[in-house]
Amino acid sequence: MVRLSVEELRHRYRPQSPPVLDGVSLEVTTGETVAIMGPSGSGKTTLLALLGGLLPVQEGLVAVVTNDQATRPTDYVAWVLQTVNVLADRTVADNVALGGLSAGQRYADAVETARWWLAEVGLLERGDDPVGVLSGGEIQRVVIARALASARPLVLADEPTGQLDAATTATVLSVLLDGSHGRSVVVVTHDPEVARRCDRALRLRDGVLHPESPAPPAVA
Ligand SMILES: Nc1ncnc2c1ncn2[C@@H]1O[C@H](COP(=O)(O)OP(=O)(O)OP(=O)(O)O)[C@@H](O)[C@H]1O
Repeated sequence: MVRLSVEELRHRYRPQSPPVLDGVSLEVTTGETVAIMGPSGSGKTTLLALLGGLLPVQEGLVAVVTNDQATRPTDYVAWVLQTVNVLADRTVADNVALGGLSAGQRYADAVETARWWLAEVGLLERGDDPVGVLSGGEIQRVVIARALASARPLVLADEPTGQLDAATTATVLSVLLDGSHGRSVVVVTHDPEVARRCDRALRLRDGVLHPESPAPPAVA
């Protein structure tokens, strides 16, 4: 389990420049899925980086409570990033197995876990292919499978469905959000469908988070 508590977070990239974040507060409970929306440049990625310890907190508080020895972001955060961060010459299964290996699994167990998650994201039959031959959308599914295979309790995802078509988006969302098995998920997205599938959606505007009014249901 994980609980995330953010209070009055402020961040600026240069001392004289206006703050990108100007008093962001947020609570995320165990198993909760939260979408962060907002215009380009509003600070969504900056917020995610602060939540996951990739940027140092300048002002305010980011507190994470876990129920085990996970004390560093590298112990409790699984990233799903826009940038491609896969080992292109290793197989799909090996890349996903890195999730289990990073959580201390033995190689054989990590490969078994990887195959389970590859089936969940619809890529089981591609397990032995080098990642380098996959499409952008397929690689994104590999990254999501690896994050979930790591069993870390907090998933931070930046535009996880940006490169996916509607059908694959639906598959990935059901794995990432519905099948999150008690993980908490904070997802930065421009996609109203992603926001609709989360427990809560918030909009970053003028450096502050506001509740997002619910999107109308998707038309079948
Ligand atoms: N390393 C950096 N140095 C200086 N300015 C930065 C840096 N990273 C981001 N910024 C600026 O901070 C602001 C917020 O950027 P951020 O990437 O957090 O926005 P975003 O909401 O994620 O945007 P997008 O939806 O386009 O990805 C932007 O004006 C950006 O130019």
